[in-house]
Amino acid sequence: MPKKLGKPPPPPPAAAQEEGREELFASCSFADLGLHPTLCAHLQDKMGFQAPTRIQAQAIPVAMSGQHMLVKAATGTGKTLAYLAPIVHLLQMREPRVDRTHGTFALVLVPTRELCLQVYGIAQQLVHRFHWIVPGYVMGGENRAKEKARLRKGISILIATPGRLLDHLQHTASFVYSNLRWIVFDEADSILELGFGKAVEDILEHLGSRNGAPDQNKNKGEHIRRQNLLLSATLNEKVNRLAKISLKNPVMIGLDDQKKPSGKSNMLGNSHTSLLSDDEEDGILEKQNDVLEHAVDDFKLPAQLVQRYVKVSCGSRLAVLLSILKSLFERQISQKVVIFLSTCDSVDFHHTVLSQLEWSSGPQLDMDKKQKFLSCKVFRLHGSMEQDDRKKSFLGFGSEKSAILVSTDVAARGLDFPKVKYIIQYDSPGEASEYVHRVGRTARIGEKGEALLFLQPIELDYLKDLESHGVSLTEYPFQKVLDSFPVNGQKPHKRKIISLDMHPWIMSLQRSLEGFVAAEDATKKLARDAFCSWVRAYTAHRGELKKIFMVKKLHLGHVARSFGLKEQPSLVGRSHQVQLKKRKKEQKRQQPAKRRKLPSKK
Ligand SMILES: Nc1ncnc2c1ncn2[C@@H]1O[C@H](COP(=O)(O)OP(=O)(O)OP(=O)(O)O)[C@@H](O)[C@H]1O
Repeated sequence: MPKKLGKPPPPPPAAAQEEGREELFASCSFADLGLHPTLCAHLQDKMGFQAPTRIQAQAIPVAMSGQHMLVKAATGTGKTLAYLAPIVHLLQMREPRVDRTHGTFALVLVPTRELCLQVYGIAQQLVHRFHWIVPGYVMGGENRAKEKARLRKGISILIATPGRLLDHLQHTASFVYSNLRWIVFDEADSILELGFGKAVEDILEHLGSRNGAPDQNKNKGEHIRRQNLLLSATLNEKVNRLAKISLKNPVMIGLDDQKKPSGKSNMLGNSHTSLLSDDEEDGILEKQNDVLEHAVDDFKLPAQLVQRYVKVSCGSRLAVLLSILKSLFERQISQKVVIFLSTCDSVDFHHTVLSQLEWSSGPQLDMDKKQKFLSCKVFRLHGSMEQDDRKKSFLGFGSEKSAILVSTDVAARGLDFPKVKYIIQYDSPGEASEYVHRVGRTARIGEKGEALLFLQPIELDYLKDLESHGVSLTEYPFQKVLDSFPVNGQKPHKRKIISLDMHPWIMSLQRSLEGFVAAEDATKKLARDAFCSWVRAYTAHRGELKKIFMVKKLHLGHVARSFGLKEQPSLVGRSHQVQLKKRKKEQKRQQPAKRRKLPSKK
């Protein structure tokens, strides 16, 4: 499974990590939270979870009490278990016993297919000792007929992406959800940002879980208490509307203290909270209907995460990326690195370069000594890949000890790849919340991690934007890395500081790149498509960020260089537009009618 199966207990933490771990874990046990002993034993013995994290200690009792809940907690703090464990606990004790013919009791909505598979993997582990509870998933890209058959048999805990779920609600008559008790929105803000807002409203309408909507079960004389849970590391004003239409008097966990109403202890009259220390209780607020009055946009990042930026002129970006990767893998052979890019075409191009570029580090004429520039495995992930390839990449990167994943933001949310030590944001993320989620793929559950953001000199104001959200970065000492590389087979003695673009190592690497791209028509095409899509994505920055990432400040010739292209960018751009129009016309002719309009892919 994609998830870390049977993850052993973490090794004894180093002194530096000790403090962070103390902050992360609660002082109580899973049993103290009221979870069933069999479930507690499974968590400890099979999954290696010795104690709940603080966020779990706060959320699990609230989820078990039947109240609606809104949770904001840093990436990698165990939010998945915070909602799945209480659901499994309550389902295993249900009388009469849960049966497949009862249909779906819990629905978990997630923004991406990979997260869907991941959450399904964890649900499978949690129900291991309760075989009568059946988890399952439905998501875009999968075979609808097979999904219908699985829904007909009955799925107790259903994990779903919104578009496909709505499809089944509308077209699968045998899908039983009259017993639905929980709706969970994992990565709630992302679900809305990806354009699923309308689908979510329709889903709530179908399920009768919208505030003010008629309760379908009333007519049948049953009373099922519906409980909705919203979770993310970043909540913003977009979630406000979803919270307002789906949550009634929610308990808020992890929202900032200034919004705490006075007389907290009176409001938290529930006995479950008495298990928590004062600190743990501090993160819990209970509110009436004014769910999120203001955008909650200061972000908590894992304390042990090292965050840096590297200032690189546009034309040398790719050569610098390759140099940093080489240096990382030379320092430590076993590394896992995720690189975030802005578009699918750009992922395809960079995946080809990183996995295929060969070069000779000796004198230029020494061509027969060519070797791979990077020797590790390189995976790619984006929303335009075939579903099978997407799954293979996701599972493949997850199980490798040493590898690079080149991805769009499709990997930014919720994915829990084990042992990722380094996140490189080669293209800027835009919204600060996306920065937070991308870097959150490392430094999970108290482990160490580093993040590096590439910025051009004209983009440095982005650092101020991040700072305004409480995120600060220091500069990466790239010159040191550069000076450690040999030039023409010679280790450098002492070099004068010269501009990056004129550095012999960078110049020689750039020549190799341009040669590599020019050698094959297919690679040239990849580079051109990537260039065009990159420029389009650059123009798509929103709001205040438009003033930082200004396409008219870019030197397109230098942008082309960063894709290993020597051609004039304007020519490349025009021919690409013509090709794109042709391709769209061709596609229209081939596919008659689309079933439904889905949100755009990442
Ligand atoms: N109590 C625990 N003890 C040890 N490890 C845990 C515990 N709870 C969860 N984990 C592990 O911590 C990692 C992060 O958990 P999870 O993916 O749920 O985090 P998250 O808060 O949802 O992160 P994100 O915001 O990125 O989605 C996972 O590998 C999970 O197995």
